[in-house]
Amino acid sequence: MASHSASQRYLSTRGGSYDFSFEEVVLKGLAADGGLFIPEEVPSLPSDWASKWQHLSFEDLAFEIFSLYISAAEIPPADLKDIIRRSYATFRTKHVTPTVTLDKEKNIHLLELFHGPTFAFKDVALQFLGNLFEYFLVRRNKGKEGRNREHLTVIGATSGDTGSAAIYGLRGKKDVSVFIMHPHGKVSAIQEAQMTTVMDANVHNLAVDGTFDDCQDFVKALFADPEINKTHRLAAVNSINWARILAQITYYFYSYFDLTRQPSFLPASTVRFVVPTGNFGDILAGYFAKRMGLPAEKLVIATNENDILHRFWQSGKYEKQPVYGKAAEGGLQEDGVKAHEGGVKETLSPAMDILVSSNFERLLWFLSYEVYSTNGDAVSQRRAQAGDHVKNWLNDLKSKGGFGVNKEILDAAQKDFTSYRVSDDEVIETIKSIFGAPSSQHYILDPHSAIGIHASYRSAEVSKPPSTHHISLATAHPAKFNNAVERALPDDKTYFEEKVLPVEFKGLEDKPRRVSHVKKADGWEGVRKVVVAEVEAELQAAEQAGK
Ligand SMILES: Cc1ncc(COP(=O)(O)O)c(C=O)c1O
Ligand SMILES: N[C@@H](CCOP(=O)(O)O)C(=O)O
Repeated sequence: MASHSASQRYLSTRGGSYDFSFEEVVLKGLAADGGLFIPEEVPSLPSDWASKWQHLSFEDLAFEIFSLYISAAEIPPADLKDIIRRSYATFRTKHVTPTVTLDKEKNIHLLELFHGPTFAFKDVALQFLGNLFEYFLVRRNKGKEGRNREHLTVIGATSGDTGSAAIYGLRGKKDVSVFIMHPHGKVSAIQEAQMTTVMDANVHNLAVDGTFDDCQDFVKALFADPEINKTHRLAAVNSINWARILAQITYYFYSYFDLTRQPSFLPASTVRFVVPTGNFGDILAGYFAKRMGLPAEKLVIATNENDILHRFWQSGKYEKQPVYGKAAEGGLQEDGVKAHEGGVKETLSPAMDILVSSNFERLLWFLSYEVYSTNGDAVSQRRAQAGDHVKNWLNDLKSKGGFGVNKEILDAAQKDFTSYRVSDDEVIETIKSIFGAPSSQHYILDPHSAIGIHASYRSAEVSKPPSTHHISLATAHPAKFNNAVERALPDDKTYFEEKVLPVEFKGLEDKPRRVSHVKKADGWEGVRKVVVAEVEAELQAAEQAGK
């Protein structure tokens, strides 16, 4: 078992990089072989975790969990505590991520993750990551001046929420420039305003005439480009960055403890966590919590109509198949995998309009490690074999548009997870019915959280109350998504404005904006050009201002 002083090392899911420290993986973001970093071992919980952690504050719990992954030699405990304290001081509630009960009879609870500065769950990790970047840079730049100082060029892709949370986590920070690509016209009006009205010199918004997946592909291509990596130190804010996953583990434990304090929770009760899922980062944090020892019976994946993950859990095939676009040009390939055409559907839950879920790769590594390796193999050999399998699957995804896994891998995936697909009509119905339910006190769900609640009710038909409790993750505030919410609420034009919109959003859309436009046709090289030019201009302006 890892102790507070143990030094956790990290490896790449594609087997090409080993033995990195926490600081190295946080600053690199993506491994050189294109893989994602994972800890060599998932630490077990201390034997007395349940009694010892039960009454801790969110911040103290985060410290205990992070300390299992970050050695005291890398970040001294007092410094880690201070980073955590500053990261969550920006939240509007002292509980940071409170859990509320939505349906007592059905044991359905909501884990509210939207009390941070940008009103979405991303703040929990990105307030922390922003402070972590700053901490490492201050340490590395001690005594250095001007262009000798290490400068981070943060690159991120967003379908709306990561972008604003990253910008709020990094705005004004010394030695950091942040570039966020969003799909032009495909994020909500409030999300776009949140990102583009931030005027700090180190914040750069790029609107791309494509989809979120195009933006995410550009991020990955830039990380793989030797040219920009020679001149700029790139860093990631998407959930490819391991620190994002780590920071999200805390709320699974915190919410579990909240639940165990309720009288309806009995020693024999079981818990299912239901997670509105797109890039698979949020639910992956739940998977780590479960592997560490949190007693979660199942993790429930709730997708919108972009259902690649749901289809995988049904069939064992991970295919970008163009169900919603025009027919695939190549039809079926030899191995039965359909050629892909890139058809993501625009839904009422735009932050989850994602075709390829990048963190699924991390789960594939663990599944492969467990299923394919024989006990007699040395650990290093088993790790390498898992990396080879992942590499082959990912190559097929790239070249053929999909891949299939065998029954043992699918069984292993189904052991910990189950999945539901939720349509736009079901989203509207769910927002309406929860708003109208006498017991909910007119609770207003955002469309992503509604996907989780709809899936919770369906899951509760299989794993029933009173013995099972469902904790559904509320990933954003309803005010961010007026398009869906206004459709579901009373037909009164002022209701949204008066009852939903928080004061922080009032007038936001009228503020001046700054954004550059990038053509998808110019490819990632076009993005590189903009990044290089804007970083140079920013540094020169800072030099002239004597900063
Ligand atoms: C509001 C909201 N809900 C759910 C998700 C899906 O989370 P994940 O990508 O971690 O699966 C996102 C974005 O990713 C989001 O912004
Ligand atoms: N929904 C996300 C998409 C990016 O996901 P990430 O968790 O990998 O950053 C968003 O809002 O941008």
